[in-house]
Amino acid sequence: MSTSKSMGTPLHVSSVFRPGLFDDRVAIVTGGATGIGKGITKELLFLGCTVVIASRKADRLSDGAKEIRDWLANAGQKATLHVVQCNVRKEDEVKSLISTTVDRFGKLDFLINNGGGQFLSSTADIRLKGWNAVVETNLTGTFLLCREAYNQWMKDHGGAIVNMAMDMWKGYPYMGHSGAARAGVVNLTKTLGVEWAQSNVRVNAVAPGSSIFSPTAAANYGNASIFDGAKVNIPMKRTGTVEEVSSAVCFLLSPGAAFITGETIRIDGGQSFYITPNFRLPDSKPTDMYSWQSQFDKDAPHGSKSKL
Ligand SMILES: CCC/C=C/C(=O)SCCNC(=O)CCNC(=O)[C@H](O)C(C)(C)COP(=O)([O-])OP(=O)([O-])OC[C@H]1O[C@@H](n2cnc3c(N)ncnc32)[C@H](O)[C@@H]1OP(=O)([O-])[O-]
Ligand SMILES: NC(=O)C1=CN([C@@H]2O[C@H](COP(=O)(O)OP(=O)(O)OC[C@H]3O[C@@H](n4cnc5c(N)ncnc54)[C@H](OP(=O)(O)O)[C@@H]3O)[C@@H](O)[C@H]2O)C=CC1
Repeated sequence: MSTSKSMGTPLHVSSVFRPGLFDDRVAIVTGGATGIGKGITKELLFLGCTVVIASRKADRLSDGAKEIRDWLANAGQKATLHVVQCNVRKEDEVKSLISTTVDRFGKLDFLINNGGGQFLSSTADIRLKGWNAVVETNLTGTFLLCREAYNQWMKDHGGAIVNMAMDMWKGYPYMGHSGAARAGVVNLTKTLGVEWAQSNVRVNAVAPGSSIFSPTAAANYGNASIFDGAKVNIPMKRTGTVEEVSSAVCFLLSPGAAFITGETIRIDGGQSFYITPNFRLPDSKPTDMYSWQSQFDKDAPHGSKSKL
């Protein structure tokens, strides 16, 4: 069994979900060409889903799509992966993303509002344009996508939505714009979970800790080790993986989560619960992490896996 890696990407898939779980399903993943979104896209494709990835930059989309297609082709699996350029801040582009997807594939089962981000700044120094850019990207973009997915398709056919929050539970110093926007996303998720339950549309969210490394996420801060800095305050003493976010997203989309709506799952190694100033985390060993490569190595020859 090969355990080799290419550009830091695991070459094996070892999803904890059964193959074919999402056969005949159609999903949109915003920001699906990089980082966490790319992990979600790969797992959905591996599980049989047709995926449309959408973000602003055409080159990022085409490079990411090529990498994902090549990766899946190595397993003899054909990726039903499509690319649509869309800035989630632009209402007309969001409307068109949903209508293009429904026209082309005849349906829309899943929406994953992963695309987003922010910049580091003390709140006193944030200009209005910067504040608006971050709030429109993370909160307004999520609202627009949810609304259009619901009105154009899910209202009459059901569906499942997963939104993206962050570790903003105690406020978010130096990312006040994004903390406020994501708190809004968590609240919107609860509201839509209630309003749309009657249409069989479930709306949930995931809240990764500030600890999920990817080259693109780190590049946004010009600091490759920004995520490692968080370890000291994470009870599990390590950063997280994109697969640890993706598996939570896949669970929330799956029939196993049929009675869950309005919920936000934290994926942060306990970071957001560590608040007691009198208790310093001991200098302990990191806990076991889950990634496709590590699971593949551990499981073989059992489990749902494919040699890629
Ligand atoms: C840290 C660990 C946790 C990690 C969590 C993650 O989410 S990891 C995921 C990480 N991945 C991502 O975050 C990816 C996505 N993020 C992004 O694309 C950007 O961060 C964005 C959300 C601001 C959108 O930007 P855009 O393309 O729409 O617009 P634009 O570039 O034209 O800026 C508009 C205005 O914003 C302001 N401003 C912008 N940057 C800075 C700065 N560094 N400094 C100060 N201010 C800044 C500025 O006012 C600017 O206008 P101006 O005054 O110059 O005329
Ligand atoms: N990494 C972490 O530790 C954490 C990440 N998150 C959130 O998870 C999500 C994924 O981040 P991650 O993978 O880490 O980082 P990346 O920087 O790799 O991903 C951000 C993605 O969002 C897309 N995007 C940004 N703005 C827009 C927009 N206006 N319209 C459409 N797409 C957009 C980008 O594509 P493009 O540039 O082509 O538009 C990119 O693919 C983000 O919302 C992030 O804030 C939350 C908590 C922690």
